[in-house]
Amino acid sequence: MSTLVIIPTYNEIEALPGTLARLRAAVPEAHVLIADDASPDGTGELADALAAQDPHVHVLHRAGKEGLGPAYIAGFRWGFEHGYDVLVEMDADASHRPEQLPGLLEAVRRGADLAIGSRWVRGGAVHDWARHREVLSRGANMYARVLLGLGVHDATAGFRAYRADLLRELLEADVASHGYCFQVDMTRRSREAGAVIREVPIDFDERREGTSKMDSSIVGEALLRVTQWGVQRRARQLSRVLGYRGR
Ligand SMILES: Nc1nc2c(ncn2[C@@H]2O[C@H](COP(=O)(O)OP(=O)(O)O[C@H]3O[C@H](CO)[C@@H](O)[C@H](O)[C@@H]3O)[C@@H](O)[C@H]2O)c(=O)[nH]1
Repeated sequence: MSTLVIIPTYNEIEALPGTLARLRAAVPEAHVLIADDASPDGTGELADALAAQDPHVHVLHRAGKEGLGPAYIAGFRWGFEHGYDVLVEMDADASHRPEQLPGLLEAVRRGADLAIGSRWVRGGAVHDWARHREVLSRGANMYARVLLGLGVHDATAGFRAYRADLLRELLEADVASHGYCFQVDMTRRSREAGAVIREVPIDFDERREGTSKMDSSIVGEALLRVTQWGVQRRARQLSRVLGYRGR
């Protein structure tokens, strides 16, 4: 399975080299695509320098900061063009341990269309994460699970391996989520497409370098969109029930 690990970056100049070195050591056969949104701190230039030293590393320069969703979609399309079988999402800040990527790839090898590195299943854990982030993540996941019936414990997780065929199918539609709700959106679309989804327990470490890009607009977008998708789902369920009764 040819694998491309996509790392979206925005101002990750301190964290990127260490994460990349760990990733290359943990999964040497995988290729890496750094999708940088014109980071003002020079992450894009650093990525070019790292790519010049290593033929497994590639860089996608984007015009400006558009959020996680558009960066990943551009990375996926690059992956399609270059013929990879499996496309992986991973943060630049080593919150996701590259050493745990083989576990996700193994789940895909065994038949999963989407393997999610999950903090909130048995065996998963977060380390040194601020209490408010943990509460927010658990709360958001509970809200999404109840409203959307995803059957997934960590729908906001950003460490994932997708079979490229599934992504190709999902991206035939217009996926407009910008912030972290992109992860929930893709989980929801995968479920609706009948994909085999497996959650693999992971350890999530608080970043040691740089800062989180989360802000109130990201939380607001997630709350609004998840609520909208929940209402749409209930409306679809109701119209199915009424349709049966009308027969
Ligand atoms: N290209 C690009 N990259 C971005 C942007 N915003 C964030 N990123 C990159 O996306 C990754 C995740 O951002 P963080 O700022 O590190 O996120 P967090 O708050 O620690 O992340 C939590 O939520 C994310 C969304 O679900 C999860 O992906 C992550 O695993 C974690 O749970 C990092 O590599 C960051 O540089 C953007 O607008 N453009």
